[in-house]
Amino acid sequence: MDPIDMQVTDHNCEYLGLSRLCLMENAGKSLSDEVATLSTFTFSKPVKIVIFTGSGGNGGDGFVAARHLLNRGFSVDLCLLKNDDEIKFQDALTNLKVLRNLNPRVSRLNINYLKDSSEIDKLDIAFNNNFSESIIIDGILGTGIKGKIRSKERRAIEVINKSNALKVAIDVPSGMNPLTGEVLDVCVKADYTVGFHKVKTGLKIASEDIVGGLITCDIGIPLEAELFVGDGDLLKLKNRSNNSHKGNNGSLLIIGGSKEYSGAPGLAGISAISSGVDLVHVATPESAATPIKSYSPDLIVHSLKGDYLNLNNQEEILNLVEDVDAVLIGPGASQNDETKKLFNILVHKIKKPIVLDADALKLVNRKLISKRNDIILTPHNNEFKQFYQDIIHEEGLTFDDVSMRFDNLNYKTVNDKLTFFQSVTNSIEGVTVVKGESDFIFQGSKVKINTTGNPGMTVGGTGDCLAGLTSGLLAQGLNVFDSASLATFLNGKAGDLAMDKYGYGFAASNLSEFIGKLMDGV
Ligand SMILES: NC(=O)C1=CN([C@@H]2O[C@H](COP(=O)(O)OP(=O)(O)OC[C@H]3O[C@@H](n4cnc5c(N)ncnc54)[C@H](O)[C@@H]3O)[C@@H](O)[C@H]2O)[C@H](O)CC1
Ligand SMILES: [K+]
Repeated sequence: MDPIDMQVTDHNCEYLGLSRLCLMENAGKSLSDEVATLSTFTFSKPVKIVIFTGSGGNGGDGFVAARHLLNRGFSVDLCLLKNDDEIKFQDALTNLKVLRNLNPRVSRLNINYLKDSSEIDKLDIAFNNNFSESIIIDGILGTGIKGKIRSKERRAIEVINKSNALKVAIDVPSGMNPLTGEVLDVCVKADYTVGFHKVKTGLKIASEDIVGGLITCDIGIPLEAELFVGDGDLLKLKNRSNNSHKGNNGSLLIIGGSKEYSGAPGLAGISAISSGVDLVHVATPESAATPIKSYSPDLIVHSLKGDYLNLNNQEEILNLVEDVDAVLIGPGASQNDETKKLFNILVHKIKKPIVLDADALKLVNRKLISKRNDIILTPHNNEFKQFYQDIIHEEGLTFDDVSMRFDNLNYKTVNDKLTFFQSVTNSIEGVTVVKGESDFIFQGSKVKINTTGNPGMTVGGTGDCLAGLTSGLLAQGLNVFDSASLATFLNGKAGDLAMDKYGYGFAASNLSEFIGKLMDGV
């Protein structure tokens, strides 16, 4: 599992009501169980445990383990590289404070704050004298490591490596990149690494010299925490750089609108802006251009000849595509033969990430896009059935099988439904978002479920908002699967906030006012 996915899952546990303090407790307890077992197998008599801790969650696991190991009768020396003020991870600090509160202390616990490298040098001497009958637990750095190892941490790692104690790393040996397994500078050479939930990607690649024996412990994260989209998925969005320029945070082209429909591309455009994209262009027939311009001064509207998008607009549209990062095709386009021809040529010629929504789903030929892994489709149930009708028949499925009603279904039927949908959506390499009471996001073997939203969202235009958000995130560089997943979450959550403020009378145009704040969520 990638460390970023692990962080997302941690946050999403919190969103489901499972606190990280609780996960840390489970992690520290499992670690203590493993250390006790290793101790029994490796040594003939009780040994001393020395735990090095840093300022993050990794150290927090160490504090919890200390408490459990004391209860098992071990004598524990805590070596803190950071004092209480420097520990920014609240749950870690909470667990350290529990240990500090054991005063006067009857258990065999020593808490040593290693102020500077000279204090670590003193430990070096102690370790050289008599540490073969000890276990050192490394809780200095885990998945939160960034950049070059700072000098104090570096020195501690060197001292740990020099000692002849049995070394157990928490989650990842400190110094190793948990994603790539690379070691830029120094790294704890562990005899065992005790990881949590799932093996971090880097540990599978790194040399055994560093990782030692790999033990993975379950810490009670439910399957759904990985499956459901939550505000943790916002972590995947790169932070905006302080010195970024206009356009650095993405630009989007929306191709849509017609004589009858000008609201749809407008709503999609405003939603895209609320997701943080810098520039949104709208290419639309002249009959829709003026209403869209007057709807919002934030959109750059390009007026194209005709009442409907048509083949004569092709060159102008392709020129506009050159300057953007992603393209949304479909909102408000209406259905006619000329628009159909244009859309099928565009999906063939545009080599940038594309979102297909609304009328585009009825006009574009599935076979033309089946090999593209940079495309997102956002159908509701009926559009889904129409777009995939030949596959549904080929698979011997019925429309009922792919009907997204999940009420009163048990886990078996839910799993069967997901399998049906997967077998159909697997016929394309891109992402399919099936919108409904819950939204389902499929790409190959990957599935995500979004549970935000409410019945008020059946009001016209919320689908356009979703398409705008999805393409806005795509334009900011998020991959297709993550863009689609996060957009469903944000759109539904904005609907829930709109419902709180306006009741069932909210309109699609109310959603965008909530998105900006939601994006600050983690
Ligand atoms: N679901 C789980 O797997 C759980 C894992 N837990 C543990 O939490 C850590 C991740 O915690 P986090 O606070 O994000 O990161 P770290 O502990 O690695 O510490 C970050 C900390 O370290 C400082 N730092 C970063 N880079 C450097 C550097 N190059 N040199 C020196 N110091 C550095 C930074 O300033 C931060 O303060 C995970 O590995 C698990 O062990 C939880 O217990 C919950 C469940
Ligand atoms: K570690």
